[in-house]
Amino acid sequence: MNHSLEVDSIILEFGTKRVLQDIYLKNATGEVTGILGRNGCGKTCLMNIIYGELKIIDKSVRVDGKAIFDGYRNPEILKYLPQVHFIPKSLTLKRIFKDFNLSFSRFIEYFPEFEKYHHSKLRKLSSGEKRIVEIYSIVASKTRFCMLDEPFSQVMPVHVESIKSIINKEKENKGIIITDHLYEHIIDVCDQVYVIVNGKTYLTQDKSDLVKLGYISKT
Ligand SMILES: Nc1ncnc2c1ncn2[C@@H]1O[C@H](COP(=O)(O)OP(=O)(O)OP(=O)(O)O)[C@@H](O)[C@H]1O
Repeated sequence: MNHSLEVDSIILEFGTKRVLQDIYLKNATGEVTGILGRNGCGKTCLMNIIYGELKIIDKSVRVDGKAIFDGYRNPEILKYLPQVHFIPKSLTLKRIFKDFNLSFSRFIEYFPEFEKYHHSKLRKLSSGEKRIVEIYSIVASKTRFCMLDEPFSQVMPVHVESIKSIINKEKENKGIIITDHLYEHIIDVCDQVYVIVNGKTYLTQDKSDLVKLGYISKT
């Protein structure tokens, strides 16, 4: 079954500083939606607002037209990969895959070098390796939508390509919202890309819009 996620009517202020004010974002099953924007423009805040962890008065987040307020309480609807590590390091990979109801052997098809870690605790892995386990646990587990905050940045190029393959496969069953400053990969993997400038979202048509909107200097 196909689902849609729509976000608008958001006003985010910190003191006298207005960060977000004219946001519109749409995502649906089968689509990858990218959010780009300069450092500090509000991409992470927007994801936290959609997830419901950053509480604000003015917001409208709708799944299939119905408002959701606390996405984080509904993992069957929405999952979120934050920028920081979030899985307890004391857990083994075996336990993590069990908890997320994921097949370790499918994971190994993408990342064969992780086979040796099946019974290891997460703390034994490098930071980038931990990140791969966390990315996979969010993108591949069952949910209608997932949001990924900088999944490519800490990961080596070969693994970035594997993550993009996983995203392309997983979008068959869910909608995916993603942000990362490795924008070429975002353009490559996304069906539509929004840029946030001065608190407003702009839906882009091609790379030249990223120049016009001041995110990159040349195409
Ligand atoms: N708790 C807070 N208190 C005050 N200001 C905050 C708080 N959280 C975020 N901000 C400000 O809100 C703005 C948006 O931050 P956010 O982290 O969403 O940016 P971003 O687009 O994700 O940036 P980057 O690309 O650097 O990750 C920034 O100016 C930041 O300083």
